[in-house]
Amino acid sequence: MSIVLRKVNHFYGEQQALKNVSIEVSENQIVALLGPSGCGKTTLLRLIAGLERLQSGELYLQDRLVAAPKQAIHLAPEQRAIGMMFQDYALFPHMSVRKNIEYGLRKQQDLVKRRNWIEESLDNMGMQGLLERFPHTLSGGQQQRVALLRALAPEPSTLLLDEPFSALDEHLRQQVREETLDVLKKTNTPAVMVTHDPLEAMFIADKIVVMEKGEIVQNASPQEIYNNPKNAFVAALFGPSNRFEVEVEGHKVNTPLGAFAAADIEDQQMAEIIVRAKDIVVHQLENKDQIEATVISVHAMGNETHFRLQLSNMPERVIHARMRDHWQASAGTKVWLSVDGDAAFVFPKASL
Ligand SMILES: Nc1ncnc2c1ncn2[C@@H]1O[C@H](COP(=O)(O)OP(=O)(O)OP(=O)(O)O)[C@@H](O)[C@H]1O
Repeated sequence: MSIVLRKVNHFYGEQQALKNVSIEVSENQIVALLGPSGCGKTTLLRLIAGLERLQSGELYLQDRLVAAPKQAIHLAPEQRAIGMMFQDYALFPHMSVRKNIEYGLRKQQDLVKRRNWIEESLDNMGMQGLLERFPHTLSGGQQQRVALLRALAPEPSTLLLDEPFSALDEHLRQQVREETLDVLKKTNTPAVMVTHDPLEAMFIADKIVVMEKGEIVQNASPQEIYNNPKNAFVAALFGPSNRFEVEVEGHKVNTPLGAFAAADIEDQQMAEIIVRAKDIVVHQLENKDQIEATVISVHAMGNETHFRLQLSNMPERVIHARMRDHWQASAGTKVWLSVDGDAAFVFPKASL
């Protein structure tokens, strides 16, 4: 195992930032920590790096116990063979690209090996010719690539990445994300990456750890998390969705978008229901068996059309629907909606 973290609680003063968190990262695995701002992602990363002291539990890196407060063990960050890359990339501004990467290679005594590594890596990323440039003369994407190489140069046993692409625009993000993924896989470097972007997590990770309020909500493959979310929070992560709260009756929930099974929930209990926008089908032809709605607005999203709709049976709520087809409809147009009986995710309402 590359990382094993067991039963970690972490407090900042009175405030608990992590609650009984355990994770495992195996060799060659890329794990994404996904969750909203303040849920404890960075704290978890800093604990693994040794920048923050473990207050409880234990941490193994490469099967070696590196932190365990009960046994008074705390290895310093530089003794953990961990590489780090944070969102502001923090290249040294007064050093050239070569010097910046060489800094990561400072323990490599063989100068020829050092030079070859740098030149080969830059070549692989299509950045030949940038060796003597200074960081401020590089684009954001180029700086990010240099930071990645600097972090990987010492061949760390694991790489920690904290929102590494968040400063880049969408196009560059995708490109640098792909390159990073390729480099990690090619060098067999396991990694833990913090992100608050569910699609980024799906794209890059073998396993996603979803966190909410300091706790792990779900820890599974991207496909499993998407298809079998553990609760309403996870179900609503991936794209726009509609949420309802209703009481269970006869092991069913009756929502404005139709009735759905609630087999595992007791009658009279409150349930949370998530219907993803992409699971609502919008029809132009009147159909009395379907749900009547009025178009508030239509948004062309490239290969999809996003609808904001008002249901005749619940006019106070805006409903979101997404269709693959191209649609043009003006505000006020009547439409009819259908939703598959198994398209809804139904959960017992979380008690506070
Ligand atoms: N040094 C600190 N002192 C006090 N509280 C802190 C400290 N660092 C973090 N916190 C608090 O701990 C909680 C978790 O913070 P953390 O930075 O780990 O969250 P995060 O999920 O990484 O958030 P973001 O996505 O905004 O970076 C937050 O409520 C934060 O305010």
